[in-house]
Amino acid sequence: MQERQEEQKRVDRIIHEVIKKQVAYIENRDHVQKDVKQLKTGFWDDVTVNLEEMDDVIETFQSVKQQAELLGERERRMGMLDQYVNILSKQKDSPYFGRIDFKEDGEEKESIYIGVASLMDENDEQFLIYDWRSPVASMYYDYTPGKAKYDTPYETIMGEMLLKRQFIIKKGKIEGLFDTGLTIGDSVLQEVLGGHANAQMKSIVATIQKQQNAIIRNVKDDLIIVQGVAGSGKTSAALQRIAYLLYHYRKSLHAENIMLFSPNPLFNSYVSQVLPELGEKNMKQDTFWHFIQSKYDAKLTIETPLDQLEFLLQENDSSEKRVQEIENKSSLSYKSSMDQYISHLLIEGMIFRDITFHNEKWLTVDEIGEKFYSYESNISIANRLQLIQEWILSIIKKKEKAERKKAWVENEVELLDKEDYLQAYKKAQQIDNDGFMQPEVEQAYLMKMVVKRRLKPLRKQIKSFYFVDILAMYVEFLRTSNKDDSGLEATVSGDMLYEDVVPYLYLKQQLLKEDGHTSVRHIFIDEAQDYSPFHFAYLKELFPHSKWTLLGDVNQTIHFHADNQSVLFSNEKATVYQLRQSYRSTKEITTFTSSLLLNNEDIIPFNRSGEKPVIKNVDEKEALTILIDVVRRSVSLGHETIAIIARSASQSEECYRQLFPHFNNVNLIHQKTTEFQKGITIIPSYLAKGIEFDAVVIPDGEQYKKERDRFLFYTVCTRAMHQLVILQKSQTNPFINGANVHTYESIL
Ligand SMILES: Nc1ncnc2c1ncn2[C@@H]1O[C@H](COP(=O)(O)OP(=O)(O)OP(=O)(O)O)[C@@H](O)[C@H]1O
Repeated sequence: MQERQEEQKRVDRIIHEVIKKQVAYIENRDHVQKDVKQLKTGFWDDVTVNLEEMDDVIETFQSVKQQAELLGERERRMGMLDQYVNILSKQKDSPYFGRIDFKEDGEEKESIYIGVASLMDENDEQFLIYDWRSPVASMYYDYTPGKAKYDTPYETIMGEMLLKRQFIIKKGKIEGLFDTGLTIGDSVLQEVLGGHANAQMKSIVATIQKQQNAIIRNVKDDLIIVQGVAGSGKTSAALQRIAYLLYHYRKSLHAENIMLFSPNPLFNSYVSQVLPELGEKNMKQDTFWHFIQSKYDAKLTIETPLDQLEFLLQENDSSEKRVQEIENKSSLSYKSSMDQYISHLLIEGMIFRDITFHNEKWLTVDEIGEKFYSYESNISIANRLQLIQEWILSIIKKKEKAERKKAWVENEVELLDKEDYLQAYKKAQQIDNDGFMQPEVEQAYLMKMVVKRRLKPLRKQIKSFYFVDILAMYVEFLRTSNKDDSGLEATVSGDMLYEDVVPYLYLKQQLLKEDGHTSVRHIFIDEAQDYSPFHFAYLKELFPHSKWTLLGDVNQTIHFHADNQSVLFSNEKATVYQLRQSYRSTKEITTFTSSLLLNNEDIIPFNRSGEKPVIKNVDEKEALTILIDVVRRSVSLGHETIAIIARSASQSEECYRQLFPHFNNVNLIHQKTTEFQKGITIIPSYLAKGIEFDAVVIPDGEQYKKERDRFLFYTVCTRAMHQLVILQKSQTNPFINGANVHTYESIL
């Protein structure tokens, strides 16, 4: 009791300090804001503008530059002060979550309080709170009382940890205080994991586990691969790692230099609050699909990855055949044949497009090809294409002059509007100093204008290498390598299948060598098991200067491709972390879901109890009534996020139609949905990736039949934190039939 009172007194004192700082910062911020306002309104008053002589122009330029720099500096400062004020508001509510007493060898004991951000005393001399990312704080995650050490940039500090204490502080009051012995953080972790799932992911800084800490703080490796079981905190580790990197490299690394690839738009928003909660800006975030779409320029419609999945979920002869084609096209051997094809193009086979203007061929495919192969063979394709581009532009320039004299130009001049005539008139006046109108000058100007305008799109095309027919070359490659192929069939008839998109883009990238994303220095790929080796090869081409953190679980692979993570980056040195402890679900759920897998010895359930998963056999007629009952019961148990996860989009839509009249808070999620709320959510299996719910109901257990459904079924079952119910209309689900019967309750 007395300890607790002492600690509460300290909390009160710290909050007092926080408030003082906050008042000062707000005042300071208001001053800077005023400055910014003044600088903006008076911008031109403080700049000397004189454009008469060259010297004056330079001076004016300098003056504008200075003023703009001053404004930029103030705005940055205001942004920083905003960030501090924001952090202080959080500290006012909950200043810290941990304390360790550490006695460095040969030194006095020191109490170190650890929170989301650091706080100094009023003289800026002593740390009242240490940032969780500071070197000394790492001991909090790595050790229990006893011998302990930590690394600073210069040395390793050895000593003894005498106390490790966890706090739960809310609204300035200590609600829980636990001294940790051998079991690290179990009580707080129990409490956190026992709570409700949220529509947005939360930070885990107060309870990061030792293995996760190693991932978060690894700054020595260029490639980290995290293979972690469902719910082991891969996404959490990734996000706290981003916060850590931003702290560790705060002078040189900014949020814009970090990119996270996530599985779908819903996931983007699901994780979007974690970094702001930690006082950091969000990294760049994109889905792989959206990212490749932005690179895609061929004029074919493309199939989305989810449409591809839906097609495969139909399970018929053509989907069987397609699975094989997809496997082929995502493999590294496919990439090798593509590389061979590309090296062959150095000698022959490049396909170009004619350069046509007004139905007249200015350059033919053959002429461009001849020029291309007239360059030395040791010049790369990309460099030759650059030279060809310049050559074509110079030809256009020559042709442009001749074009001005043509009859169509005169006709178009007549159609020009008033503004253009006015412009030509002014131009003519400038040229003729006497102010005497010169109709010829004016006419010549107008004709020049018409041709230039007409040529603009052509020039733009040339600048973006439109004269290189990459699509035709891709088709040629498909023809020679996969004669009987649905991708070839589709591409020729105007649609590109998803499995062809990345090989096509890879070809484009290798030929044109367009600039990579050099500013991105760290890439995080969540759900990495769904990326094929070919996808990685492509990404590595595009992000040449980046370090990589790949997070995945082979047991949750839902996209079809050839190899799994073990071959990713196979020729590079990587540190691989295996996370075996699952945190998300109750012990009962994890024990059941593990038994759905063939290879499950890697999964350690977290010791938190709940009811066993329930499997109900229902007949067609009563299925809806039972589903409604199950959902009602889940609501009455107090679950706040309840997901009904159907196998496909069409099944979720059907489910929605049926349930909508019975519940007033049911939402349907589809491919483009970017947010979900608390309540009842109906969602197709593959969109539930990475997300979690208090309760999961699977209304169509019998739909998972084939061996390749195993991972999808496992993925949907592992979304449940506290309750899992599976309804099935026949007992044909081989995974349930193969599961240990003691791990679930079966209701006939
Ligand atoms: N150290 C921790 N402290 C508190 N909660 C944790 C910790 N690690 C993981 N969790 C919780 O466990 C749940 C699962 O975490 P997360 O989603 O990061 O796992 P994952 O490995 O990415 O899961 P999956 O692959 O199944 O999508 C989340 O609720 C997360 O907050």
